Amino acid sequence: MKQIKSKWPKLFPKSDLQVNELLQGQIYTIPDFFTVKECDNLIAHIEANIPLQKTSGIPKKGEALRSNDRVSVSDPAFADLLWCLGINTVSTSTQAIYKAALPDVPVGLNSNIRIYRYLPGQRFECHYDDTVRDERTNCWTEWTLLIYLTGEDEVSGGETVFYKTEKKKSSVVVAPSKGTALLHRHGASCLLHEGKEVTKGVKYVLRSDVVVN
Ligand SMILES: O=C(O)CCC(=O)C(=O)O
Ligand SMILES: [Fe+2]
Repeated sequence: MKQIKSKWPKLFPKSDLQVNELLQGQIYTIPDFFTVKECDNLIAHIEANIPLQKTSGIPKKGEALRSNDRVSVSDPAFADLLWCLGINTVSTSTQAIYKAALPDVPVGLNSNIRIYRYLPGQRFECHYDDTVRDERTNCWTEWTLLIYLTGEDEVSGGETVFYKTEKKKSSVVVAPSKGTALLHRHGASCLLHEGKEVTKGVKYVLRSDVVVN
C-alpha cells in the first residue's frame, strides 16, 4: 500500500443525509454524500496527483478478475474525514448497520483508501469482500463503503450488482450515481457481488470499509 502525501480538495459535512435501505441489514445507499463539485474536484485531484495502476487482468488464485485501474493508499486523516462527513451518523442512526456486529459497533473507517477507475470494457467480476484488520487501529472491518464519483449521464454500465443467492436468481442493482455512497455488509455475511462492465464513459469509485470495535 502506498503512502501518498496528498492534500485532498475541501469536502463538507452534510447534515441532512438520507439513507435508503435496499436490502435489510445488507445494502444501504446515501445519495448526495458528495456534491457534484466535490466529485469533480476529487477526480481532478486524483488525475493530477495519484497515479493509478493497471490491474494485470489475470487474477491471483482464488481472486476475482478485475480489470479496473486502481490504487490503494494509507491515509488515516482522509479516512477520519470521510467518517466525520456523515458515515458516522448514518452508521449509528441506522439500527441495522449499528447492530450488525454487536457487541461490536461501528467506530470509524479503514485507513486503507482505494481508488478505482473503470474505462469502457473494464469490470470487477463476481466476488465476496473479506473482513480485514485496519492497520492503524487493529479493528476488523464489517461493511464495504463505495462512493461513486461519476454516474448518471457520465457512465453507462458499471452497475454494482448484488446476488441474494449463489445461483444469482435474484439481485439488487445499484447504478453508479454521482456522489452517492453505498454501504454493504461484508466478511462472513457478504453477498456475492460484481461491478458490471462499463460500456461508456468512466466510472470512478472511492472505497474504504467501516471498522467495528
Ligand atoms: O466497483 C464496483 O461497483 C464494485 C467494487 C467492489 O466490489 C469492491 O471494491 O470490492
Ligand atoms: Fe466487492
